[in-house]
Amino acid sequence: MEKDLGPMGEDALRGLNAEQLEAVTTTEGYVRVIAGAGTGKTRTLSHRFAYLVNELGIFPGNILCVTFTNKAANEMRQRIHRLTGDDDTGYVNTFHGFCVSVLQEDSYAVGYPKNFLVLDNSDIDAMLRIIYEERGLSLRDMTFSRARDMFEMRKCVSERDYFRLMVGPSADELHERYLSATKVEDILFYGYLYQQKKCFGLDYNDLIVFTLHVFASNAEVRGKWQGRLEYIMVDEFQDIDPLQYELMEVLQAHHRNLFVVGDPDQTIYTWRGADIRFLLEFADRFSPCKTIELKRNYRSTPQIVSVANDLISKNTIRYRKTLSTVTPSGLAVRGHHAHSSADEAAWIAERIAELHAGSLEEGRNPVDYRDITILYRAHYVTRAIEEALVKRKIPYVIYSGVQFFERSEVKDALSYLRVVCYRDDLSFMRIVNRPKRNVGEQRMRFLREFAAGQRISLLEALRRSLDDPFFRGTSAREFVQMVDRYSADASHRTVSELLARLLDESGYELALRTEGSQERLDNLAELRQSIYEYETSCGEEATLERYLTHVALFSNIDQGMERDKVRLMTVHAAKGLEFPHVFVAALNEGVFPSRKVRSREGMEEERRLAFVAMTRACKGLYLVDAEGAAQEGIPRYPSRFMLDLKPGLVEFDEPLPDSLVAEARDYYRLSDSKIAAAERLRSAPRFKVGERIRHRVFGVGSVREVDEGRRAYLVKFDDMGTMRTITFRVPLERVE
Ligand SMILES: Nc1ncnc2c1ncn2[C@@H]1O[C@H](COP(=O)(O)OP(=O)(O)OP(=O)(O)O)[C@@H](O)[C@H]1O
Repeated sequence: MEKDLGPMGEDALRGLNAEQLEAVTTTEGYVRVIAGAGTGKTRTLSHRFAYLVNELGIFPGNILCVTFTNKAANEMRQRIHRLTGDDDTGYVNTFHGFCVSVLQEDSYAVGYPKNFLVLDNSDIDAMLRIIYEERGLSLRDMTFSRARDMFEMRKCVSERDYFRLMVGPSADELHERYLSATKVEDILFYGYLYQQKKCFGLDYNDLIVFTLHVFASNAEVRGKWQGRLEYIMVDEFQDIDPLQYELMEVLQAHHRNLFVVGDPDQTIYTWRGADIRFLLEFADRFSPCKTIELKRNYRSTPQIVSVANDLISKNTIRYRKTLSTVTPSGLAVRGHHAHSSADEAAWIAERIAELHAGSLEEGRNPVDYRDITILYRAHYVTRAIEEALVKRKIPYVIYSGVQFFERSEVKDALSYLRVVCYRDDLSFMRIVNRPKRNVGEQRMRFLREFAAGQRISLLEALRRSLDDPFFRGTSAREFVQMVDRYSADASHRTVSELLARLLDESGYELALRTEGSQERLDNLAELRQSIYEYETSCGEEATLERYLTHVALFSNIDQGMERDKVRLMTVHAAKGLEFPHVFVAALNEGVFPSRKVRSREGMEEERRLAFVAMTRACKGLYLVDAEGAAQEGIPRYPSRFMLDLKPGLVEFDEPLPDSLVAEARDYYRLSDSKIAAAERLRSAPRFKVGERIRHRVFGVGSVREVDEGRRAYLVKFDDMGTMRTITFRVPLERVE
């Protein structure tokens, strides 16, 4: 998986093709490299660094090389260290990491101490908890994740001068604003700034905003950094956001040596503010600019490149380019349509076993597990796959995520079932206060002592304490009653029904909803689906006890220390990496593309994400989807990213039935028209009062009123006696 960073021995120019060479040696001025997937972007960047240092004699400390992740920065740093043999690897860092360097050196310029704390999400949540408590707010007023998003919006967009309140000498003004605020948003925002100020904590947004502020308010400091950074290089430029862009503009202003590399087809972070136009319009903003295109893909077989090219050609907002290949012809890209998620997972596991045994690949060389990766759009997809891998004893590891049965919400849900079945202490402790029932640490201590003294279970101890005044003000009674009720009749219910009722009555699911944790809710829905599948496959035998024993096998997987493992990760986590064999799982409408897509741009971003997924593969690419019901109960169709590919590019195990293809296409049309309708509903009104329009059924009429609040027109149709209110959602035509 480690990407090639290039042989950077004595000769920084060896092993480069003509375009890469040009990119490496064009060191002066503005250079934009539009680099297709697998065309050697990383190689070019690292060679350029080597060329500047080894051949031109530039000090590493005078070069800023910005990477997208800390991991990429570390890899690059190690290379440079090996190359120069020097500990000075310059500024090879993410934008945030670089800002920490600037602030550690110069934050005094704005009166901020050097020993500031960098806050992560859990620190922010801890501060939020204090504020909610102090001001008597609850998650119903606003969830933590919404609050964090709101802070980001205010800091980066609507209230950019907020930092003035934070850099001043005293915290009094902030405290005053916090105390006098009445709107929830203001209470949280000023409360958070006040908390930050008290501990000199800076979050990710502050790092860039503060650095920009240091530069804007102190010409000497600005000049020092601008002078120091003789060469600036930015990787993954397609995902740069507006603040990072602004910072880069300031930094390059003295030497004007700015080199950016990116692939507009791989922009996958617009939801976090990335803007594809920064790369597309770079040459207009930074002129004169030399644009170099890298189009020769060294990574993948022609079969994989053809699929990727065909997929991405369906996007309309793009810089048109077609990848060519260097690698010899290889395996066909394989497609498989499974009848259920379990079949899909079994198919994947079987192919992996074949690859590992050396019976699938041409040449029949056994493939190490570590050379195989399964990619997916959403975390919950791993559940079925993990089960199939465990069954076949294939070792695996989940990157940037937790194994399905280890996820806290899944463990909680299973603990509810366990407590009903076994009344055990472990499960009891896990859920008695989830959601909050006011049975906190002190009451638990009491229960533990009581239970130990009487040699009874914690549940029993609680039952006997219900009338104790110590438990007044808690919801302990409801909890015990619920457990008793379901324990008594567990055998009359299916496990899936039992779980649904427990999650509902306990208030657990509602708590997740108010927190706004969609991913957790998705995982619970997936757990229910898996129980349902278990029940339908075992018929009458599917008792609660049997199910719990069955599921314990998956939750106690001993992964051992083995290093040769199949990797599972989301496509976002796979950005910038490459693997010999890639399975893209759950290529289904509503999963990939995600059902959350609300605009045509959103759909194009999903397609870019699919492009990123497919272009990670070097030798083998396997596209898999599964029938079944989507989470809302509607039938699941194969993804357009699979069906829209030119016939012949993917070799399907069995041809997809014509009727399925036709139904799927109808479904794409339907969801596209829903997206178009949602866009119309959100957009500014197209017609003004007095304009003439045509409605598909009501015919021609005149707009009498535009009701922006209801997103509707009041129309007097020529052939109708009374007026009609017509929503923006419906397409109307202008009549000249
Ligand atoms: N000139 C070259 N000669 C031989 N192999 C090359 C050359 N340039 C790149 N490669 C190989 O191509 C593969 C892709 O290169 P690299 O990882 O740098 O691509 P990238 O452009 O960063 O990819 P992406 O944008 O898709 O993440 C690597 O395995 C690398 O060794």
